Amino acid sequence: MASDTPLYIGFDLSTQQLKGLVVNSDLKVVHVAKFDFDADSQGFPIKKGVLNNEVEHEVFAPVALWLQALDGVLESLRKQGLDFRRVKGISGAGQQHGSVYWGQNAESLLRNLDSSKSLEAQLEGAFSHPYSPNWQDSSTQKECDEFDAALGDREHLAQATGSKAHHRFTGPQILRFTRKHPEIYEKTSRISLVSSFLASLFLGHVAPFDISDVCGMNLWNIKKGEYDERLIQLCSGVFGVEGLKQKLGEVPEDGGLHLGSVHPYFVERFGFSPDCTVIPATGDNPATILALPLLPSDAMVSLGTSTTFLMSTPSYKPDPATHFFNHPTTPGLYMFMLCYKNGGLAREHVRDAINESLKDTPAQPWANFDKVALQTAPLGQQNASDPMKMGLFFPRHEIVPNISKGQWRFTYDANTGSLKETTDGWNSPQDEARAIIESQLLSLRLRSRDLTQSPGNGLPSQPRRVYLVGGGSKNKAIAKIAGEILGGVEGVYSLDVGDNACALGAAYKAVWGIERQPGQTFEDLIGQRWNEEEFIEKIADGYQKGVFEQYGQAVEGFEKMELQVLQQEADKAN
Ligand SMILES: Nc1ncnc2c1ncn2[C@@H]1O[C@H](COP(=O)(O)OP(=O)(O)O)[C@@H](O)[C@H]1O
Ligand SMILES: O=C(CO)[C@@H](O)[C@H](O)COP(=O)(O)O
Repeated sequence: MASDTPLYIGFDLSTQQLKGLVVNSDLKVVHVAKFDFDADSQGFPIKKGVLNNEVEHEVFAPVALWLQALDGVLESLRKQGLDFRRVKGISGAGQQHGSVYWGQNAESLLRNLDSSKSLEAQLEGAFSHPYSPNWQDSSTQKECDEFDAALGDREHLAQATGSKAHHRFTGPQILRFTRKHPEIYEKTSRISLVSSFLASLFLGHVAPFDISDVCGMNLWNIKKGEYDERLIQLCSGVFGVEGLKQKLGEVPEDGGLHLGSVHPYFVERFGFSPDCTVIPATGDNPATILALPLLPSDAMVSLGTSTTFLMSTPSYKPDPATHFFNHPTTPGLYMFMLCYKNGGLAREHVRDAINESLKDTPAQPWANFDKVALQTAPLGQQNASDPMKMGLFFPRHEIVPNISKGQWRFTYDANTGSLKETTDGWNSPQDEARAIIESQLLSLRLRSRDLTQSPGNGLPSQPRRVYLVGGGSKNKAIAKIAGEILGGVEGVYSLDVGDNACALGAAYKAVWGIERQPGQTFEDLIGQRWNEEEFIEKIADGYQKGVFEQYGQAVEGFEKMELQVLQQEADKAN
């Protein structure tokens, strides 16, 4: 390909790292750079990308860490030989819900960026608060109760905003911020989401929120297409509604909007072309569904720090147990999502316990975990008459369902419907490898079953395909069990970009934003250029008669188990 053809960058500012991924107009990846927060940063006492205040259940990340990371990723792309002059568009993806609090001098510092200095060296003072509340934070129960009550109940809040109140959602977080740091709130000029923060750095002024990511705040009325006045009123606390609206800013509807050209800083320091255009950055989950032309009958499972289950759908059916967002590019479509806090890190706990019990930590740390997971029979049942083993493994307060941290193990007899909390018959930690994978996937099947349909030929309702993305998608044992539990008539697939799907989706958003014809949808443009053989790989079978139905029975026991644990926890609290 000629060396002056356009390139596009997608950034992914996630929990544990920042990635920058460069594609050409044919959607092929030409560069990837990564900055791992724990391994590559200097000067931040973080663990897994965040800091904790256990007493108040707060989880937060230093904003300056992300500046250091962006400096690092851009340098690394330069070292790889990226010709920045060819980059015509930039978009991004940010971990959802996190908020960045800009100080009074933010616009002036952003406008006057000095290309002889790093971003970290000159923007550290641009924030009224040095930390961004993280999606793993669970400090806002009081505020969540107020949000749910503001529209009557959680059903009504979900109907209006796509979700009931959640600890991590930005509205409840801002309300708590007005109470905990009133004087800082007053001095805050603008509030960004992590996604719009990223776009702001490239633009050199505070960028607007993205039409999909704004739905992760409990403030945006999805059907009305505007902030919900009652929720803005609540969220502004003792401060004025107008002040909050000003801090939040406008929300353009077009996910492919040209926000402006990159700031001269990037032209002078890295050699970007002055006409390189910034396209709105979205949330990391909305960006993930843009990594391929996803059909409404497909499901995506993102196995990152969090586990998320994603579908693109024309129907808006909000429910307090799930999330709906505006689709990041296509008006009339929505994104359905389930999000679990106990994803990758919870699996790592079991992995480490197994390695410890075997006194063996192999070079590939997942080798023992995978081996025992595959050696264990589905639901730990040696014979069909044995009770099923199932459990909940929550080293952190879970979102779905809303249960404090803990671990519970049960057996379930599908013939009698009897459920028993017991560790009898469990060989721990070995049995937990398969059990934790099953637990996470059974929860997905339970909560997505109403959105799937029968693919015909008398087959049970299930997705057409299951796509696995995120760090855990490398794991073939998880892929095999995902096919057994979730089905998927055509099988389980992974993207050849492995754990970079989110950055890839952001890069495709930039391609679409710049190269679309008037009125051309994302699905149409990307669908035309998409090369299935080259971009995806089938990694496991999907629907398998027998085991799928066995897990169908297990879903019933799983639902009962969750209800019992919820009840026990409620009784303990009273
Ligand atoms: N081979 C593997 N098997 C299972 N999980 C893995 C494997 N490799 C990486 N992971 C998990 O991937 C997670 C990171 O996923 P990634 O999508 O890169 O992160 P983020 O949530 O920050 O976007 C880690 O928590 C790790 O447990
Ligand atoms: O809270 C959510 C979604 O609601 C999380 O999915 C965050 O968006 C962080 O994602 P990862 O860092 O795990 O990709």
